[in-house]
Amino acid sequence: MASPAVKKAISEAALQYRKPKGKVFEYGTAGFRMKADLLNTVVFAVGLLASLRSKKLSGQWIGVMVTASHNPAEDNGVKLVDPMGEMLEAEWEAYATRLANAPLESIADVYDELVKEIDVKMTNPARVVFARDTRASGSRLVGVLNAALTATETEFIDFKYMTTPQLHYVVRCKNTLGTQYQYGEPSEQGYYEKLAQSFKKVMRGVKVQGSLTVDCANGVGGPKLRELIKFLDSAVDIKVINDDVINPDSLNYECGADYVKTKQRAPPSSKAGVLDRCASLDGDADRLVYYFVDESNVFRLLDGDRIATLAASFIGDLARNAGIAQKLKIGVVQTAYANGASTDYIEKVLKLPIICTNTGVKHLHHAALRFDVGVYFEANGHGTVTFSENAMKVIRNTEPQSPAQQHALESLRALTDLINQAVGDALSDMLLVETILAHKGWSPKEWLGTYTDLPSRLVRVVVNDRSIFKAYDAERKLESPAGLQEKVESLQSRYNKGRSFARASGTEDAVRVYAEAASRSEADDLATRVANAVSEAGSADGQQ
Ligand SMILES: CC(=O)N[C@H]1[C@@H](OP(=O)(O)O)O[C@H](CO)[C@@H](O)[C@@H]1O
Ligand SMILES: [Mg+2]
Repeated sequence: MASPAVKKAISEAALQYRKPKGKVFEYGTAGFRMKADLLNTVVFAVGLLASLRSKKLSGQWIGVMVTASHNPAEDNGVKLVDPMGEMLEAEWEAYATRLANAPLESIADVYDELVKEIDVKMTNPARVVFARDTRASGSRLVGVLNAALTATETEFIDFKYMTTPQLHYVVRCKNTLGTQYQYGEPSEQGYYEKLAQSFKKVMRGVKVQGSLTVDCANGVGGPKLRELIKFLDSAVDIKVINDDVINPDSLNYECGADYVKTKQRAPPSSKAGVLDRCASLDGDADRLVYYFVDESNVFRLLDGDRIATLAASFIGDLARNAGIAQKLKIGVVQTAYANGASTDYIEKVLKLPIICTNTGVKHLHHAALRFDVGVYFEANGHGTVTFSENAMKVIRNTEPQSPAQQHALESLRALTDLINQAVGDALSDMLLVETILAHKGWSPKEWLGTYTDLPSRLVRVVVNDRSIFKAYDAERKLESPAGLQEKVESLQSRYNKGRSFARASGTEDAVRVYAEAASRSEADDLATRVANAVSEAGSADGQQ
């Protein structure tokens, strides 16, 4: 049971805020995310829950990140980070939702109910670290978080501005400090040092060709990339653009990874020349896409699927060169949004197993842990590589039989440090891509040449009630509304290499329709027809 003093402190602190009328909150794929004005009570609830989570886990550090990633500047959001730097355990999402929807007058009682229900030992310490992106509303929301943590007598550290992956990194470091699994120094400097040292190691004997221009979405990634560059000792020539964090409206505006991926074009401000290597981060620097303009002045995107195939092929080569390929099960995890050509390439050329999961990185991350080396990326550029305990042992302890094996083993060791295994991290992924391109001696053109993407189209359909769209088979099929799946299948069978599916978005009030086919016009046509079928099924239900 919570002490009367703590309950009183919670009640008093909560009453400083007002709940927006009629709004129902839900902890979704990306935590809570909405217009920043509506978030005070939600952040307060998240503060309470972070404290409970830490106590439940015997005082391990829990992270709270205040960000709305690629959303417009006026939005904000908040999510919890579990001790090893993973997303919050699914079961606790429901507790977050419950606390966020509790009336302020009784929030202390709901908190106490949870203490009993989850069986939290209240004498355990509670420890929380938090950070925020560059949004103007962040300082107010951090103030609210502070109030919740103070009321619950939680020990906390404010890391001020950080990228989302930096906070995940710090959480993992804090909880592994002094153990054999110590992940690194739990500080921003420790993060840069770890990345820079491993990058320099893995780059021994090779050189990055030309420069890389990085669009930072005018978000927190800009200043953090500038910091990282200081630690890299010119091992790579990075030009930072779209790093304006002073003008609050510029965040994610006509730039950033989400803009580039969804519009399939470079930011209008881009001055990149033909074949120049470019990359974009999103607003909190956990997503990364590459692109360039080819000799015919055509924009070419290298998205998350491309990063996954590049990483899987490189790590596979290193494992073979190190003589440990037989001991490591390497696999790739994708979602239904992965381009069919990438799936084909992984199966037929790389000859690696693939798992397809539901959308949302937590699903991909969990599936990746089933491999010794799990490469996972969403097509939109969010992903990383995980190494199992077995993989870490094999990579660390194998005695090389030749200088070539030794070199490959050393590269693999450095890669396990370069890669942020806690979560998808645009800065770490960027150094990984630069490493691989340098080793292969590739420009983005050779990278693009590994396979040809099928033309695809993503459409958003607004319906009366998206909850009637129930998916199964890793969201590739619909079980309801009745009859719609048959319609989608009949439509896709009419197109060469046609593939289409529809699913309710977890972050927006809409149904997303994806279609791909052998030609651009077929993909567009298929997407339009399936979108129409979805729209009809959606409105038919609404009229009942
Ligand atoms: C097609 C697509 O890009 N969907 C995104 C989007 O999810 P939806 O559930 O589709 O709204 O936001 C998620 C959170 O950022 C991200 O993980 C996911 O990839
Ligand atoms: Mg993001």
